[in-house]
Amino acid sequence: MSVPTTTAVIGSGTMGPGIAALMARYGSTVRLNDVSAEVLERAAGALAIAESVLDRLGVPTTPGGSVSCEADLAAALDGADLVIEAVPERLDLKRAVLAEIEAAVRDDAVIGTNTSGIPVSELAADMAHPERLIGMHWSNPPHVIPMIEVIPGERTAEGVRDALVETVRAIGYEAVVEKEVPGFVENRILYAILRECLSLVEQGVVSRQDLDTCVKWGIGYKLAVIGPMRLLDMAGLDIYESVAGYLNRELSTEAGVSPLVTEMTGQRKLGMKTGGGMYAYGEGDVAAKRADIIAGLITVRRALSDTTPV
Ligand SMILES: NC(=O)C1=CN([C@@H]2O[C@H](COP(=O)(O)OP(=O)(O)OC[C@H]3O[C@@H](n4cnc5c(N)ncnc54)[C@H](O)[C@@H]3O)[C@@H](O)[C@H]2O)C=CC1
Ligand SMILES: Cc1ncc(C(=O)O)c(C(=O)O)c1O
Repeated sequence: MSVPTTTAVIGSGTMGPGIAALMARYGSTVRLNDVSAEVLERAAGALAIAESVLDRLGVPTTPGGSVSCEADLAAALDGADLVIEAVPERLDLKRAVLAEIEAAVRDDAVIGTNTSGIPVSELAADMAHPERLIGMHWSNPPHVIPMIEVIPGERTAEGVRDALVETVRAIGYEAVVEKEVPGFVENRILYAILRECLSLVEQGVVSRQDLDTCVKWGIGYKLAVIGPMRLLDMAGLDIYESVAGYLNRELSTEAGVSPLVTEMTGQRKLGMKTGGGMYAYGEGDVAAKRADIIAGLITVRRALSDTTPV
């Protein structure tokens, strides 16, 4: 399977519209489904924004692609070659949705789950055809970040893995194929960083703003260009050995969720989507900040495309 003729995207929240817009850009007929009528009504706006971002990125349009919103799951799945599940990150919900999907979908369809890190084998435990399910982990915003983790579960068919890798490459993205571990690779690394960041802010070592500045320039910029493995070579493995020898034992090993986060989620302060989180956002600030972030990501993606591969 290269670009699927028909794609069903199940769940139209933060991730669904960007995924749908990108698949359509490459010529797929996409059906975007959600249980919430209100969410599906808002999807047109999110799709239009994603399309304008794809224009700014210079992603060419393949004729024949389209996105339609479809409230009926069976109709959304009808004839789909690829199904991308993007419902909330809850094992029970995802299992129930996957059961509905596999009961309605074509026998040879590939079912990709955009779970952030629930092992695919756990999601597939009750499936009649677990060989069709595979991890397809996009990074947010999915129409901008050109890499997808591909994670076969214990029972995923090799042909399904190969077909999905082909699809990821056909939409111009890097495919990173991994063995299954909780969190996969990207979120294991991201969450190790976030745990330490939250711990430093909680201890009052640094302000939120200064922490963001330090990570942006001291870590993010550098790692974006060279990657951690080559960074070790650039710094010198002897230096890493000396520093890790005294530093690793000092780093956060917190097994639970940071109290700084649980306090805010308890007050429904969820970040940009509720207008407040680690930072406060006044009227109009969220839209301006989102536009800023997209502009920055577009600029940096262009610049990184001109650097040599890691
Ligand atoms: N938000 C992020 O940065 C990223 C999220 N993910 C993962 O992608 C998945 C979706 O995440 P978000 O888009 O952020 O979630 P979200 O909560 O923004 O959107 C999920 C959507 O699924 C819908 N939904 C719930 N039950 C459904 C059902 N039975 N059938 C159809 N639609 C249903 C909800 O109404 C909602 O609109 C999660 O597994 C998440 O962990 C992966 C990469 C990044
Ligand atoms: C905080 C956070 N958590 C999960 C993910 C994900 O990739 O699943 C992301 C992301 O940026 O994509 C994220 O920022």
